[in-house]
Amino acid sequence: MTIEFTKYHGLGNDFILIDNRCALTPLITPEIAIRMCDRHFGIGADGVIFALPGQKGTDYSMRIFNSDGSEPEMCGNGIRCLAAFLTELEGISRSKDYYLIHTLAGVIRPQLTDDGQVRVDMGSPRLLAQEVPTTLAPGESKVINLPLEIGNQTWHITCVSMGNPHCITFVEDVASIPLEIIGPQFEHHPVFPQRTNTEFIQVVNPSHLKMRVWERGAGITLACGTGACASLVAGVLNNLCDRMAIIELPGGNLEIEWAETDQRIYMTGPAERVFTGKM
Ligand SMILES: N[C@@H](CCC[C@H](N)C(=O)O)C(=O)O
Repeated sequence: MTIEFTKYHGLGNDFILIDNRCALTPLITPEIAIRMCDRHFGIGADGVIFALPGQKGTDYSMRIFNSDGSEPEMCGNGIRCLAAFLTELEGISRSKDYYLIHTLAGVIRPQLTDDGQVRVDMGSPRLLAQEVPTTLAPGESKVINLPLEIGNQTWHITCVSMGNPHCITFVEDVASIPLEIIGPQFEHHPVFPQRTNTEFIQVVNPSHLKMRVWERGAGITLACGTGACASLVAGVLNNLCDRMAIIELPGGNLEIEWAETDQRIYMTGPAERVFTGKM
């Protein structure tokens, strides 16, 4: 079987995009996705994203497999890449500058901006413990700045769902965090029944946060869009940042806003095509 693909990245968070508009079922299995994502024996990527037909009045659907083959509900950098990929697939027949995308986290709306970036209406954050999900607090309450013991240390964490689970902790210096050791301990901690993404945040000033991330199912990545959104929400909930801020990631910057008017999150950042191929 031959699969055609296009490689994209959003701030170094890289994905293999597959034109799956012919069917609602992904053309490849999670096992093949693992092999494609392998950086030594495959193409190399943090995940595989499928552009599927729309459902329930949407233009298209998105599904994604992480590099470990698990399926997350949403991917922020990935949906910007998907919007750019769809523009490429539609070519001159493209009729509008935004798409309504059906995801496992609900309908998400990426819009292409005049300066070549993609601005995404990411929907509203979910804050109840049962929505994240985490068992660190009773289901109907929020997890804001609660202590959690990991690696002989007490971390104060805030939990936010952007459709997928995030655990955020504020630190003095992100560069000093041993991500490859501590990240897996957060991801697999029993208080996170569906595992978790973990963001370590240094507040440079109220409109500038520095972030490093350990992603569920992918490990250390250069950027995480849903993680940047969740981190801004956590910063606001802890009175550490403004409702609009630049999130500085190892791969570059994202602009995130938690709008006062509609309580929705807006993320703006790039999506870059790398190459195309057949496997
Ligand atoms: N990198 C993504 C998030 C991808 C999914 C994540 N690993 C999960 O399992 O939830 C982003 O940009 O949001």
